[in-house]
Amino acid sequence: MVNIADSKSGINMEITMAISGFSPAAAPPGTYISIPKKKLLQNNNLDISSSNSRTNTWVDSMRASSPTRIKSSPFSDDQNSWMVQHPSALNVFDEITSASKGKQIVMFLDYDGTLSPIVDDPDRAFMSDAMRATVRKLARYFPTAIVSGRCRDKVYSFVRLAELYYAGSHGMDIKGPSKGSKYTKGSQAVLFQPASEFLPMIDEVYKALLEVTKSTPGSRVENNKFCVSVHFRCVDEKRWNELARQVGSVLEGYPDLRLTQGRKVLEIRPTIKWDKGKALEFLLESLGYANCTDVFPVYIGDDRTDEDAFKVLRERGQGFGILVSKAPKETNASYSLQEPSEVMAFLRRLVSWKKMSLRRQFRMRRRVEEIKMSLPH
Ligand SMILES: O=P(O)(O)OC[C@H]1O[C@H](O[C@H]2O[C@H](CO)[C@@H](O)[C@H](O)[C@H]2O)[C@H](O)[C@@H](O)[C@@H]1O
Repeated sequence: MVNIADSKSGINMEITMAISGFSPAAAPPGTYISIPKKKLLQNNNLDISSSNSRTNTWVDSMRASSPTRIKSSPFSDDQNSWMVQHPSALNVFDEITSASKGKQIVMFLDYDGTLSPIVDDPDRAFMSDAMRATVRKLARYFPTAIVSGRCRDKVYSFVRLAELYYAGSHGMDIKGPSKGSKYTKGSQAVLFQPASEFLPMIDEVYKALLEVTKSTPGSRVENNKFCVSVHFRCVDEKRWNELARQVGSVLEGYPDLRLTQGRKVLEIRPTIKWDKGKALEFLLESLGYANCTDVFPVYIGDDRTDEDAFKVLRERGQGFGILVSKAPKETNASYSLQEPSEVMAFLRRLVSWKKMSLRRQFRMRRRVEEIKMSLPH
């Protein structure tokens, strides 16, 4: 185990032997690596100061519901042109697989809204058995990671597949497969927690938010270990202003925290330069694909927080993102799927395609052997 600690900033990271390629883990066991706080902290670009205008901005954003949504009616011109720019991954399946030719596909899957349908009660966002079986098969053919805003243990309790990588708390809590996977070498596992110094603060904020939002019916506070979610899906819209004020009153005392928004949820997290995009890069490095041209990452997600990962893929010019959405949204993803059932159909096709191409390769190799054997020595 490599213990990475910066005594000045108090930032601690524990890495249980990263797989390969990731530079901090290359340090000899037991050594300490200093990570300047400046490198990890970023400017809090969201206004969490106390003011009415701040509350109004939040409420406007909450009203937009899925904040990156472009207003349009079904089958409007907007929708049609959006679908041209972001075609269904099912319709262009052959295009996608031929782009991946000769490269290792690595799969990244968001959880809520991608593998499980959105429901009112976050504790009941179960994944179907059919989806679990599909993801299990997928992981046999491709390294697969679940990247979620949820606490890692919670998302694991829903997915229950030990052969996957998990990046919980928006990528701030990464763990490799606990069950043998052909993509891990020996018993090496990976654990990366870049925000561990924030644990006591997050816990404190969670408790304060629980207390202050008690008077708002329908609100729900979820402790996601390195971040906190305040749900407003079941709060009457007339009370969103009140809820935003309550959250703001708590955050005032915590300049090292920032606020982002997901689907009917306010998310409070540390102001470190770490997100789902960074988690994707970390996982690719851990898998040994740091500077490789022969890797093809595919990230499927439905939320604004998934945009960080879509953006990384665009910038790297590698693989692509698939946005799960029924409505047009501003996105860095290249393709779209409408809902989790389409995600499952896409994953199944990917598995069938891979099986077929492996069989084809096997037949070709056997044929070559037969020809070689039939040649006079
Ligand atoms: O990154 P994700 O895996 O998509 O996690 C993002 C948030 O997902 C959960 O909330 C969302 O799903 C709930 C259940 O369907 C729904 O009730 C809620 O309105 C959605 O925002 C999770 O509960 C949050 O903690 C995650 O941050």
